[in-house]
Amino acid sequence: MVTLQRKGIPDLVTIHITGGRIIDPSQEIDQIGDLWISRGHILPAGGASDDAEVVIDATGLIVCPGLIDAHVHLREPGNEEDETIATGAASALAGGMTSVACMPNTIPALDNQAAAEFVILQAQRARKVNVYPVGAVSKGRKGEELAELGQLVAGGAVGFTDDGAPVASASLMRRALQYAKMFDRVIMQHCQVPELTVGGVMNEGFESTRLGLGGMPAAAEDIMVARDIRLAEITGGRLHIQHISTARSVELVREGKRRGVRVTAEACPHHFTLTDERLRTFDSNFKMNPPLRTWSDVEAVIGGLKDGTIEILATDHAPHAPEKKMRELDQAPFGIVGLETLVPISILGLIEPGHLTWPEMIRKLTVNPAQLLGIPKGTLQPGADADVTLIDPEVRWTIDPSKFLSKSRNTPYGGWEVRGRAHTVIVGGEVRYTLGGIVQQGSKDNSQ
Ligand SMILES: NC(=O)N[C@@H](CC(=O)O)C(=O)O
Ligand SMILES: [Zn+2]
Ligand SMILES: [Zn+2]
Repeated sequence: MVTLQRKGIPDLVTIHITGGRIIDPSQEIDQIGDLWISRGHILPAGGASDDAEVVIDATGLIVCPGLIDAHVHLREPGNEEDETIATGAASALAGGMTSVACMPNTIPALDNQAAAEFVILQAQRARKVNVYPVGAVSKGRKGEELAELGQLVAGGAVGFTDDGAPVASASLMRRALQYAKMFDRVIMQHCQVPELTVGGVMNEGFESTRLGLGGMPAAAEDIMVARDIRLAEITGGRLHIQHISTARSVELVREGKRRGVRVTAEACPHHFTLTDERLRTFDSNFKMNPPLRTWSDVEAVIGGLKDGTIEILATDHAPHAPEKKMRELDQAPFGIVGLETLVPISILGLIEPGHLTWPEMIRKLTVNPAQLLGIPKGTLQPGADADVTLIDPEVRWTIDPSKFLSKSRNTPYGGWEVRGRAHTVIVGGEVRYTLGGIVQQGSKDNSQ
């Protein structure tokens, strides 16, 4: 329960969160205790001398650094019918995120300083979560010429990718890794050899043959992962493998790390909870890129999450309006929404079967993505920005896409009965979400 002690409070109040299980992997903390916030920052243990304006009873809840999703698509500008920065940020907030990094496959592409600044401005206007733009590697994401990486950094870009498409050219990728290294920024790659996936709608294998659908072989991913790890090795640049989905890719990242290559990887919930057998329904909500793979791939992704080969959980939130996504399987766009199902599906796929502990999972959603993006987030250290997520780990609910705050409803998890959900989300010291609704700015009654 969130209790307001005083009326007419300013936005940046003192907040006292009592009796929660505080999990902060950045400080190796996992203990029952209190957390104090004042004027937008975390206070040292012991808190404030005055009474707090807001007291939140967190008994039975997990209190952790605000979750960070390093891979979302917000569609603005160009496809505002699918999502906008404001609706995507609202969806992120409802999912427990306080920061997201958005991909550059907008129209036009996010490949210049003004485009990066526009994203940050729209996010500030929306006042939901922090949105960090990821710039394009190549001009117009065409894979030909390097974008103005330095100007993108000046505009606030935290990394680079041509996501939606791979950087196919090895020489362009090599130069991108070299150049981004000068800014200590990461190149995030959608690993796929494009020639091997032409006409594909799902994983190539037994199921695609049986269904008579065009396949995308695992090797298309593996080959690109191998190439890029080698390019990261010879350049000393930072490489991040986005939405890793194959057993061989996980093994390649593991080997690369062993050799000291600066490579990181992320996994998305659908790649550790679903397989290509789901396509038997011909439901386009099981169509995404990279595609759902086989059980042995799912097991390998889980193995990579367990041993730290994959240090980040991300959604690849890819909203598409119903009129586009509801077309026949081969016509429908790739991608699914994920922000509002990340927490429960990760609990289902990782915590409940005992693959990860809560601190291990929260590490992959806080301090690790913060390090990847080079942002001062993901920690509850005194003085840090007060971005805090309270998770109710036990609440049972049924996923209902019609209730999503995202503009789109393209989820494969509709109707699933799940456990766990964001309860209260604090961004920059403001309570912006409590279970049941966005807290309206200036309307304090809603936060009760
Ligand atoms: N993942 C997807 O299936 N789709 C993403 C693009 C991408 O992440 O490659 C999209 O922008 O729709
Ligand atoms: Zn991608
Ligand atoms: Zn993506």
